[in-house]
Amino acid sequence: MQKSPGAVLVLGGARSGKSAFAERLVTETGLSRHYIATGRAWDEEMRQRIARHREDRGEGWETHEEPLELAARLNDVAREDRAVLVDCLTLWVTNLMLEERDIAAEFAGLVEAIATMPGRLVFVSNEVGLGIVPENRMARDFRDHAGRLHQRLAALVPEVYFVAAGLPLKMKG
Ligand SMILES: Nc1nc2c(ncn2[C@@H]2O[C@H](COP(=O)(O)OP(=O)(O)OP(=O)(O)O)[C@@H](O)[C@H]2O)c(=O)[nH]1
Repeated sequence: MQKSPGAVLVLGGARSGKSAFAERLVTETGLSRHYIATGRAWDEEMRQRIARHREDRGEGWETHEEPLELAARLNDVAREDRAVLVDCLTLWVTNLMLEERDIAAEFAGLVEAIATMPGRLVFVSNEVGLGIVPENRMARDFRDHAGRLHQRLAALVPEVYFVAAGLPLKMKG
C-alpha cells in the first residue's frame, strides 16, 4: 500500500503565496475544510496577521490551534471525508526547539502518524535553506531541522510543490 496517499507538501518562501495555494488545494477537494495553525499570537502584529488570515480563509473552515502536539492533533482531526491544512511546519519546528523537545523523536512520530492517515492532508512549510549560512547557532540548527523534515516528508508523500511569486512549481507527483 502506498504511504500517505492523500498527503501533499507545499514549500515556499515568506509571502510566496504558498498558504493561498495550499488553501486552494483543500477547497478543490470539496471535502470539509480544517485548518491546523501551529502559529502563536505572541505580539499585536501577529494577532492582527492571524485575524487577517482568518478573514481571508472565510467561512467554511474549522480552525484548530496546535503549536506542539501536531501528530496527536492530526490523529484527532483527519478523516476520510476531511481535508486538513497544516500551516506551517517551520513554526512547529520553532515551537519544538523553544520547548527543547527531542526533534528526531517528534519528526519520527509525525512521519509514522501520517503514513496511514485518511483524507487529504496539505502541509505548508517555509523553505528556509536558500540564504547565506546564519551566524547564530540556533538559526543554523533550525535550518537543518527544517531541511531534514522536508526531505523526509517529500520522500513519503506522493505530491510536492514549491511556490515562488504566487506560482506553484510541481516537484513531485
Ligand atoms: N494561531 C493561529 N495562527 C494562524 C491562524 N491562521 C493563520 N495562522 C498562522 O499564520 C501563519 C502564516 O502567516 P504569514 O507569516 O502571514 O504567512 P507567510 O507564510 O509568510 O505567507 P504565504 O507564503 O503567503 O503563506 C501560519 O503559520 C499560521 O500558523 C489562526 O487562525 N490561528
